[in-house]
Formats: sequence, C-alpha cells, structure tokens
Amino acid sequence: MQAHPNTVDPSEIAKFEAMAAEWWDPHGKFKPLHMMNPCRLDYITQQIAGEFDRDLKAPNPFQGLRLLDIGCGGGLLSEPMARLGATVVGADAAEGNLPVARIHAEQSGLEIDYRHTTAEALAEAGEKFDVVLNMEVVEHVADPLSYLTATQQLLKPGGLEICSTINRNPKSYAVAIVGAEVVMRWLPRGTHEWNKFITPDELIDLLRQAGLDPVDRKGFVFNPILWSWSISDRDLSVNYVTASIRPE
Ligand SMILES: C[S@@+](CC[C@H](N)C(=O)[O-])C[C@H]1O[C@@H](n2cnc3c(N)ncnc32)[C@H](O)[C@@H]1O
Repeated sequence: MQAHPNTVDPSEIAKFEAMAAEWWDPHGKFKPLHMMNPCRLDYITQQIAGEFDRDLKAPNPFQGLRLLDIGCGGGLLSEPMARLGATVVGADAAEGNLPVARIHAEQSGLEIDYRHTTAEALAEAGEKFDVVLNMEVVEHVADPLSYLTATQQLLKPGGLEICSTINRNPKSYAVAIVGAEVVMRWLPRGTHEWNKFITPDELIDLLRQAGLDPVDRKGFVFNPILWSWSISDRDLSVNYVTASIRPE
C-alpha cells in the first residue's frame, strides 16, 4: 500500500474540537447541518438505492453495505445510515468528536464503530467499504487531492463515494461566510475559509485525478421563505454534492 501524506490541517481540527459538545444541539453551532440533513439524506438514499439495488432483488439496499462516514463529526449522518441497515464506521480527525458521537449512538440504541483516525490511515490499514460518505470535509483538509485519493482507495471496486462541499464564487462568500457566520451567526466566525472552497468543475477534476468516476452532481439549495433545503439539478452556486464510482 502506497504511503499517504497526512492531509489533516491542525487549525481546522482545532475549530471542530472547540465545538464538539454542540453536535446534537439543533439550535447550536451545527444548526446548518441539522437543517440540511433531510435533503442530504434524500440524496444519499437515492444514490445508494440506485447503485446497490439495480436488480431490485434486495429488500433493503442498505442491508449488508459497509459504509464509512469520513469526517463524521458527531454522527449526524452515521446514525441514519446505521438505522437504515448499513454497517457503519464513523471516522474523524478531531478526537473530541468521538465521545460525543459514541454517547449519542448508545443513547439511540445504535451500533456504530467510531474511530479517531483519518482517511489516509484507514487506507494504509487496507480497509475497504461499499460506500464512502465524504460530506463537508474536503474544504477543511490540507491537501484535497491526497485526501480524495485516500478515500478512493477505501472503496471496493464498484463502490460509491458521495462528496459534498461549498462552491467558490462571490455568492458563496456572501451566503456561506457573510450570511451564515456574520449575519445569522449560525457558525462561529472563521469556520470557513473562502479560498478553501472548491468549484464543481475543480472537484470533478480532483475526483477523476483521484481515480474515481464522477456520475452525478446536484445542488443543495436553501429557500429562506420556506426555510428549507431542496436538491437542485441546476443551482450548484453554493452547496453542492457529487456521486462517484470507483471503477471495477
Ligand atoms: C463540517 S464537519 C462535517 C461533519 C459531517 N461529515 C456532516 O456532514 O455532518 C467537518 C468534519 O470533518 C472533520 N475533519 C476535518 N479534516 C479532517 C480530516 N483530514 N480527516 C478526517 N476528518 C476531518 C472535522 O473534525 C469535522 O468533524
């Protein structure tokens, strides 16, 4: 197994360590992720059902799937994946997130294997998964290409990676930084660095360089009148998501 450079950015991890206690407070610092979760879960379940239930034989496409939630935080996505029937490993580079995630899973009666580790360490250990969820992490790592290469190596051939992040343009600066951090104060100032945001074309290019085959991209769009998020085919201007397959 080739050696992987460490892609952890210590200043980013420090931000998440400082907020760890708030993961499961829907009105706390992770409010935007709580608000996006129904929309994110719709997309993830559609992609998993499409990829692993092609012959419609499986009564539940999640059953028997080994899924990695990399950069799992407090487990906002690990838990619904486990509830749907997947065998879940949640991994995060911020140590303080893991006890919060473990206690919440235990209280929810869910078995999730939470680990304080990184994508590159898991890849070096030869771990393999049917699905890698890589949600809102790539904008926080030191070296996106090395990080995405490690996530690709964690997939079995034919496996599915779902990767979401934030676009880089004047609108995303206005919405994700000025709006969410300064005006709404949903997130602490400095949570996001605009220059670490990645455009959809750049991400698709990085995913290809990492050895993945991107098959889908969609926007996650916030409607301030309905106060809800939806999936969009056309509007990838701020939050967006991609689905990729590791070629056989
Ligand atoms: C914005 S949160 C997203 C949490 C979760 N994926 C979600 O969408 O609900 C980013 C998470 O990535 C973790 N993280 C940042 N860099 C990482 C790295 N190189 N390896 C693993 N986790 C990382 C942070 O500690 C944090 O928990």
